[in-house]
Amino acid sequence: MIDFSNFYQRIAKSRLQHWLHTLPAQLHDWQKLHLHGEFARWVRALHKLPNITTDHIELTDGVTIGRPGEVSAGEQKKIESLLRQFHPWRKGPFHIHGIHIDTEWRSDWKWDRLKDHISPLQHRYVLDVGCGSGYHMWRMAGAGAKLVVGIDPSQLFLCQFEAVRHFANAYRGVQLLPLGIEELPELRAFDTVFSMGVLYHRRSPIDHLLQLKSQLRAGGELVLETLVIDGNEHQVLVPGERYGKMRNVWFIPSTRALVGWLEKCGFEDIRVVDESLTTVDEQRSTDWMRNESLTDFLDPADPGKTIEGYPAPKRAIIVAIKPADSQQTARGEI
Ligand SMILES: Nc1ncnc2c1ncn2[C@@H]1O[C@H](C[S@+](CC[C@H]([NH3+])C(=O)[O-])CC(=O)[O-])[C@@H](O)[C@H]1O
Repeated sequence: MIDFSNFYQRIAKSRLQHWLHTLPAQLHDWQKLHLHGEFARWVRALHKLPNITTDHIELTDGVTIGRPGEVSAGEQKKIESLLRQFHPWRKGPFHIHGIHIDTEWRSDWKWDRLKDHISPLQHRYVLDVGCGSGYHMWRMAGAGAKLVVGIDPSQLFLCQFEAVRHFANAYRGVQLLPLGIEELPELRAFDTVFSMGVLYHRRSPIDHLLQLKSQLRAGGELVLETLVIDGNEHQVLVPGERYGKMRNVWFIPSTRALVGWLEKCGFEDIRVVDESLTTVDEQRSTDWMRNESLTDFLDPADPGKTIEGYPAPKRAIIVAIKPADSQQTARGEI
């Protein structure tokens, strides 16, 4: 089992304390339902990780844990082979006791694109929706956040996160919870909510924006990153069965359409802070992610298109504020 008790203690006297009425039972039921097959194997691997304390946890320029010489060559080999059991590693990179987990994504590049455009995270309560392995959560903690909560329903990403946290001396200000956004009560408590790489996976994108809003305190900040297309405020791509070989892609709006959706949902001070084409340097197969990656998802004859003929992946980052006088009903409407 994964032990969430530190997190419960951490929020017991915080503005998230009323979450304790439902969360422990919810996570208990989740573990009972999932603790078999691959997840049980990953949890066993987690329990085999050696205990090594370190005073070196560097989260401002990247995610680096441990000083050279803190583990022997033999221990390092053992740690590496255990970490490799959590293949495929998609979001990173991580440097743990001299082991470079070279992930599919250079998630640090996304962080670099947004970090100077958001309100300083110092002392803030932060929620990262669809946090993957938790890479950005560590960077949020490095930027001074008081508490970082990530949610992601993937069992593998929970185990990757717990593996990193294990070596970070069971760091207490950061926690991944294996939940989908739709399973969260309307907490209205976070100073900053991130939703990155999630909106296009949602069947109902406007509801997703309202769900994100219902997690923010009045005056809080949303950081939204998603796939976009070129086009005017009325243009939205609804791909067929697959987009870039991904099955569950529902809506890819133009950036201007997305700004319109945020306005409709009652956000204000909406700023588009970045638009970038995803390159094959940012998303690629590596020794830690040996499956297909972006090169395989693009048209070999025209890398400006996906293999299905849609515009190649382009992503926008938008920052928006929940108004200070925002009123929300129980149904999340304005
Ligand atoms: N209902 C849901 N609720 C919450 N998360 C979900 C849900 N469904 C899927 N996810 C999770 O959303 C994440 C999307 S990846 C972005 C990772 C990171 N944010 C990044 O920006 O690199 C997409 C990408 O690679 O673009 C996955 O980890 C899913 O498990």
